Amino acid sequence: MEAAAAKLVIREKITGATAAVFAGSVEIPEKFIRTTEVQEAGAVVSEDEVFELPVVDMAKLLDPELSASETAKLGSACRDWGFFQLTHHGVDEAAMQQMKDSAAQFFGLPLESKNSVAVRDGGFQGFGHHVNASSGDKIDWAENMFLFTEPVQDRDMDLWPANPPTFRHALDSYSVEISNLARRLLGFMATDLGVSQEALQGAFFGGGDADDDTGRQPKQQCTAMHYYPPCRHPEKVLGSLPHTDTLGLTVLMQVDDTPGLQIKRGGRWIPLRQLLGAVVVIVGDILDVLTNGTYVSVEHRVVPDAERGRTSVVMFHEASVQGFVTPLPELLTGGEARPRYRSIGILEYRKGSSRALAQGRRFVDTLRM
Ligand SMILES: O=C(O)CCC(=O)C(=O)O
Ligand SMILES: [Fe+2]
Repeated sequence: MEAAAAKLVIREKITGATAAVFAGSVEIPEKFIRTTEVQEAGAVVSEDEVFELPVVDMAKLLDPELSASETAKLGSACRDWGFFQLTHHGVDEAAMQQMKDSAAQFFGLPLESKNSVAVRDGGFQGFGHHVNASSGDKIDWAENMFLFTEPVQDRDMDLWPANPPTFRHALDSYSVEISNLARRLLGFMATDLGVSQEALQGAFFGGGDADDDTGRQPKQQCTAMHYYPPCRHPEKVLGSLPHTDTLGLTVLMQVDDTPGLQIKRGGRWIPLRQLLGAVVVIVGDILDVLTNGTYVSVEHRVVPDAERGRTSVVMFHEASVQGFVTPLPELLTGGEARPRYRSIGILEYRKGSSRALAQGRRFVDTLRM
């Protein structure tokens, strides 16, 4: 029983049989079929229905004349939607392109090559796929690669692909670029929230010690790369189950222009088309807690495309205050004194949130007061 309970989130090695299914079998095996979940989760808004999806422009955030109004726009996106697309983000173009190329080339390799960095038994990092034990061991229609990128001492270099040869350098450079972007964005979020930049940035960046909220290294950055193969029956499978991101701040880059990511709003799914050159910024559960519920983490999922594969590179940033997931103390003084979430130690949070995710629940809901 104990062992079964612990076995909730599983990543598994991708077998030749699964690779053959992804490569275009007409019949979809039962273990991939999610028809009920797809239907029960709500209607998809048609692409031609007009929606004002939030777009924030970093060039405006940095322009002294436009910064205040653009910061307000960023704030309302985080409060009302839980995500936005960011244009003119300033991420080094060469680093971005090398990361896109390396990810696409990696997923394009034969299975045996990819399996040289396969997830180990009971492990989390490496190449594999998600198996959801709580829904009868169903498998997501996706291949994914998970790697801890920060702090540097947490990197498991044995699982960083040596092929394509650009991969390691690309991930290392892109990781630094996205850390810098995250820090900059958090500065504008702090302004919008009326808290000090040190408080919000310090929750995400530290000196490597959980109690040291002053350094420049991200406390934890985890990178996911996903490849969603095309599926002839996209209504029957899911590339990623509906979820909110359990860490603090997510920066998502799409490698191609295949649709697939959908955001939940008002009980319906809104397909998101990434703007050319933009990145998608998503509020995660920990940022929801830090802001005492002012910013909302948003539910999203991925539906594969019938004709084209889709590849994405996603970086998640963890945050804590003196080792606790808790509303920022600055927000609890003065007017809004009532905490909406109880505090929890970061290790307990990690355990609880991954277990809840595997059961299709949101752990943060259990922290609400
Ligand atoms: O691939 C995507 O666009 C979304 C992936 C995602 O939601 C995640 O990795 O948490
Ligand atoms: Fe996500």
